[in-house]
Amino acid sequence: MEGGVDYLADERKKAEFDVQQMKIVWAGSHHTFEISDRISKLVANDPAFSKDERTMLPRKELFKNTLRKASYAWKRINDLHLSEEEASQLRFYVDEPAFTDLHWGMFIPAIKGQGTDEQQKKWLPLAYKMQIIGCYAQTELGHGSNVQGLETTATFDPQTDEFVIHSPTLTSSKWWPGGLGKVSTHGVVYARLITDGQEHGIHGFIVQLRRLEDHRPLPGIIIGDIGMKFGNGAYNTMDNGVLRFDHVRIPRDQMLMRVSQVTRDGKVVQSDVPRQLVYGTMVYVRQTIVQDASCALSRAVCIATRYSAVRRQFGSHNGGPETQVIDYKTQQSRLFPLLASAYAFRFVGEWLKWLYTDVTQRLQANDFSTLPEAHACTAGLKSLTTSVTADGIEECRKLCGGHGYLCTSGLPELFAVYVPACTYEGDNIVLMLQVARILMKTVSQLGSGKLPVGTMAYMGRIEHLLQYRCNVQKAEDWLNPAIVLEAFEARAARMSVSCAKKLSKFANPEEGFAELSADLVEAVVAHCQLIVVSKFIEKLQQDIPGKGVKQQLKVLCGVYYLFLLHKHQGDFLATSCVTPKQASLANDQLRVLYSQVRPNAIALVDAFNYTDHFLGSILGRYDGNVYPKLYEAAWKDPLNDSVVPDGYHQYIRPLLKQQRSAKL
Ligand SMILES: CCCCCCCC/C=C\CCCCCCCCCCCCC/C=C/C(=O)SCCNC(=O)CCNC(=O)[C@H](O)C(C)(C)COP(=O)(O)OP(=O)(O)OC[C@H]1O[C@@H](n2cnc3c(N)ncnc32)[C@H](O)[C@@H]1OP(=O)(O)O
Ligand SMILES: Cc1cc2nc3c(=O)[nH]c(=O)nc-3n(C[C@H](O)[C@H](O)[C@H](O)COP(=O)(O)OP(=O)(O)OC[C@H]3O[C@@H](n4cnc5c(N)ncnc54)[C@H](O)[C@@H]3O)c2cc1C
Repeated sequence: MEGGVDYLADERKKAEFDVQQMKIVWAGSHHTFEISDRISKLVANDPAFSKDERTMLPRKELFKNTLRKASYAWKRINDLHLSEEEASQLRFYVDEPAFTDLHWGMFIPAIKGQGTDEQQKKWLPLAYKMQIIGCYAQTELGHGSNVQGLETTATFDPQTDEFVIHSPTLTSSKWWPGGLGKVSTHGVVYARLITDGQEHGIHGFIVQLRRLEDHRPLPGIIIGDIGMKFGNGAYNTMDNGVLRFDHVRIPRDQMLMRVSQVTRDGKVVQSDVPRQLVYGTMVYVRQTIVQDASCALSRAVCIATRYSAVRRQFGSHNGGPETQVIDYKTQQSRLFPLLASAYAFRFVGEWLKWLYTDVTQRLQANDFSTLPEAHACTAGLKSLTTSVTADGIEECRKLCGGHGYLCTSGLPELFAVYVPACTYEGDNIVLMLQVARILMKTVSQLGSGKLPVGTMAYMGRIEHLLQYRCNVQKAEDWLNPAIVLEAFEARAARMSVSCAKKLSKFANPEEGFAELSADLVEAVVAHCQLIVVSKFIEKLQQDIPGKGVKQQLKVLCGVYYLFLLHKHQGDFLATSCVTPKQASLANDQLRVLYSQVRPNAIALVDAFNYTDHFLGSILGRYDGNVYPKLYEAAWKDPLNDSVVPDGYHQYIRPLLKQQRSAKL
């Protein structure tokens, strides 16, 4: 803090709850708080992890700088004997996408999830020590969403006991895999398995791409980076790559064989593991993306909230100070729902992590019964949370007015680095349509005696939900969680049933599904919002210590669901789940809750416990010392290195001269 002055001190004094306890709730436990707090400071205090110049560096320098940071980070992890949890926190606070994400986040999980015990024994020790570096090479130039449409082939050659990996067309070139372009020595490559002239679907293969001696591509392999991506800095620290194979041979035991095996004589043997396990790594990463959404959104909200308390505009009386923009009701109605969403996503992310761990344990015991639930929840929540977060970051930029557009606000880079989350690991619409299929299947099975389970269990009470009438009579009734849950359940159930009824009128269900897909996506949004609301409410049923902490969370939960109810009141009214009067009462209650958030707003973002290094934003500085720092930063821009710019003599002077002679 500069000179020890805290320009937000008065705001912090207004807090009505124990901020330290809220930090622990946000982190998940004392243990995770301690690790996160210690590692964030370790990163912030190490100049090797500085991010100051990132948005101004040319690509080559930017990339080399990322290599330097990754290599240094790996050294620190080893020197300090950091645990996996600590190393992953270090990666989070270093805050720079790198090839290491794909190595640890997809290559290793793919081998763990789809490799046999022997394959794991062979490859994982090498990968854990980073003696090999891997990527996840699935997407191609021609196909990303449609995994079954991939064109790369892996043809078994029984003569040599090898697979021949080949890119038969331009569109079969692998395109996008992170870490592939310049770093990875190996990849899990997804290809169409062919034995004895017959196709057997898409499988993963471990393929060496570069020589370990000098990093040159192996014979038959063409490999490179796909070029600059959106924004300065941002995801350009990553070497997303292109890869082509010309009849590259790999040993048979490099096909990941947990799901299916190819025998020495080329027979394909299916194990009792469902084929969808080939998609298991994506399910794992989708789950981590939901957790990450709360981090990205909270970061943007922290910047916008602090700046909104610093910024004053209009409303001065008798020479007194102008109004803090955070006091404008319009600012609150845009900012506080995002603050509430950040908390909501935190808790649903925590729950999803639990669900994923549970499913993984079951899979190890060959119990595949909860796989559809894991797929539906990860796909739906990944789509919902990343869409809201990407839009939310942009809204936070607007909430910061003109200064939000400066790179030093941290928001442009945060947006640019975050927004591809709506596309990678499954385009959000494509994933929502997966959930839609599961919802329609659930509705069609109602009445068959098969009870829906997990997050679809509410559909089991369909008769009741179709009869339901909301009995809210006054605004405060909307604070009753049971009433809220039923309203959200009834809305989701009725939207699904309405789609199912329309679907049943089509002779060809696939045609119907395509025709109704936009309505189906709306039903999925309703279903996913219900999950988030219900997990927030469940969280409040836990014992939450600390003065005022639970009360603040109740207020935020109310803001979250009442904002959704207000925003989607068209759905609630059209399905007759609420009356116009009840919708209006919900909005009245929402305004009351906004005024309850207001005094606590700064403390609620302090509870994220983000260092100034991590935030990377002058507008979001902890001490609120915005103006002098913005002024100082402007002079550091390379354009200000000289008073008269390069190019003056070549372009400006002749222009000015020409105007002068025209006047004369
Ligand atoms: C500089 C600093 C460095 C610091 C270094 C420090 C060191 C590091 C130390 C530690 C660090 C740790 C760091 C970890 C970081 C981790 C971060 C990870 C970051 C990741 C970054 C992401 C990058 C992006 C990667 C990608 O994008 S990979 C490619 C993703 N691609 C997709 O998602 C494709 C989407 N398409 C599909 O998933 C499918 O094609 C489909 C849409 C699902 C359709 O598939 P199809 O086979 O056609 O199926 P259907 O016919 O529709 O369905 C049949 C059936 O299957 C069910 N189904 C479908 N999918 C699944 C599934 N996944 N699971 C289960 N079931 C599934 C479906 O419901 C149907 O069921 P029914 O038959 O019952 O109806
Ligand atoms: C930054 C980044 C990193 C990535 N990293 C990796 C990686 O490490 N490894 C890897 O393998 N891949 C990676 N990818 C690729 C990524 O997974 C794909 O881009 C993603 O799955 C979307 O597929 P697509 O590009 O084919 O989109 P498309 O499917 O072509 O989408 C284009 C449009 O068509 C719509 N659409 C498509 N199908 C349907 C449908 N059935 N119904 C309705 N609408 C539809 C989509 O909604 C979208 O609007 C990365 C991508 C990005 C941007």
